[in-house]
Amino acid sequence: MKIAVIGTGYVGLVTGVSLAEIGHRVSCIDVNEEKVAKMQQGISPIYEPGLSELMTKNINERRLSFTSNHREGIEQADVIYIAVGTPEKSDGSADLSFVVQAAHNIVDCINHNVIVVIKSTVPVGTNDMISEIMQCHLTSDIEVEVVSNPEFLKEGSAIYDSFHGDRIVIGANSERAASLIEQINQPFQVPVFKTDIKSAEMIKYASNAFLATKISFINEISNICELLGADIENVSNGMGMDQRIGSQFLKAGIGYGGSCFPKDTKALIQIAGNVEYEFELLKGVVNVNKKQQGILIGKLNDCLPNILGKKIAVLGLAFKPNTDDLRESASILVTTELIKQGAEVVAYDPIAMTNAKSILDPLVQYAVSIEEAIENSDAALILTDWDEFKNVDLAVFKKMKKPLVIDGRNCFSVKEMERNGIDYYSIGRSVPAKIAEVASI
Ligand SMILES: NC(=O)C1=CN([C@@H]2O[C@H](COP(=O)(O)OP(=O)(O)OC[C@H]3O[C@@H](n4cnc5c(N)ncnc54)[C@H](O)[C@@H]3O)[C@@H](O)[C@H]2O)C=CC1
Ligand SMILES: O=C(O)[C@H]1O[C@H](OP(=O)(O)OP(=O)(O)OC[C@H]2O[C@@H](n3ccc(=O)[nH]c3=O)[C@H](O)[C@@H]2O)[C@H](O)[C@@H](O)[C@@H]1O
Repeated sequence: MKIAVIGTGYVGLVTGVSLAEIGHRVSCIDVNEEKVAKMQQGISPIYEPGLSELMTKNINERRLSFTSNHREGIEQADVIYIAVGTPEKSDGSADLSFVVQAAHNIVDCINHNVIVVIKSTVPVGTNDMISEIMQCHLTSDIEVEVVSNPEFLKEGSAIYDSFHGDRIVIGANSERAASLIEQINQPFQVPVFKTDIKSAEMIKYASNAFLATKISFINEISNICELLGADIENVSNGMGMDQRIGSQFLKAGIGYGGSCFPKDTKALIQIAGNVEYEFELLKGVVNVNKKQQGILIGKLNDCLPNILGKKIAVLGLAFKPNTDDLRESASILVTTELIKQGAEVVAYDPIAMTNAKSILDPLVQYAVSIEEAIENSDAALILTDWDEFKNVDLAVFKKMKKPLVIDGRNCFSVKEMERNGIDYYSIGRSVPAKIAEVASI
């Protein structure tokens, strides 16, 4: 099958590469010419395990190509995927301008019947709206059918997720279109769930909102655990053994970040609001997350009430491990607050520092290793659970002025840290001595 993919962010690129890998001829289109030039040489614009290798392989085997010319990419395609961004607008709703623009790009270039697949996460009703826009601009002899096919991949394991997903959701108005998209995806051997278009659109938002709810729920439980002296790791493990609850997304920490949970939860609140439904639970989830992202600053201030001029090491900047993505990462809030309080901030991340330099406060300094970041520092804050941090030789913390580690991702065992003489505070596990003192006054 000849497929065009419009937009080569995470979703467009991974979709294009994966479809090529299962044998389709894929042309990926992006308006960003610089990015296209890189991808044509097999260079991935994003860090994603396994992606560059698959790109190069499929380019060499002539199944995958890149262009910034819509006509060139779309002209021959039987199926066109739209995978452009749907960022958050200032009121929290989804900005659909890129999706609408992509629809115009399609009508400007096609002169044959096509199926348009919307991969982007879009509010309920958007597929119908895009279908209408295209029908309005096309002559009556050309038929376009729009199919909703939301994406569920996770950054950091995107390629794995494409080939081992839990389900592929296909929302269509006709069995013919649904079957064609099912057939395209058949080599992935992932279970397919076919439904109507609006339900498919809602499945995407509801899934992200539910996962975000699990995270905010466990984070609130972790805060209560701290006050009561229970251990959140034991609590999560014990809860997760109940198959009705499930063990995933019960890891307490400094809240969820990334390009999707923050924006999609807020968009769903708006989607509900548009039909005059107040989504109270989800509003709580968003508020809890906002507070949780700042929790390490509170812990640091409890230990070191005045950080003016103190060297604070920040370990981990990406919103999760195995990605260089900083979108909505807690590192943005944490480093901004540290700088505001007058600290000297030295950050280290195995992969995300190049991106960080254009996003974080210019006063943030960057180290080339954990050792360099923590040397002579007054405190180290851990924001991302990279394996490199989890596997570090604990002796490294002796390089600090006095080992003080505040861990937002529970990377270490409390006992092990104690045995190594490290003053260690984490999430939902230990009652920080200073807080306990205050509570008992
Ligand atoms: N990032 C992720 O892990 C996931 C994202 N999604 C959803 O997928 C959609 C895409 O997300 P990302 O890949 O992160 O987007 P992104 O914003 O990182 O990338 C979008 C790309 O589309 C290009 N573009 C915009 N308009 C274009 C046009 N008219 N023609 C050609 N190229 C155009 C941009 O230059 C950019 O390279 C969003 O709706 C997002 O919510 C869904 C699942 C996972
Ligand atoms: O729509 C999307 O874009 C994607 O959003 C998430 O994927 P992603 O944001 O890449 O990463 P996650 O692994 O879900 O992590 C999101 C955030 O939640 C945090 N998290 C995750 C799990 C957990 O137990 N605890 C926790 O704090 C992570 O640290 C991270 O900051 C969903 O997991 C994907 O299914 C979805 O396709």
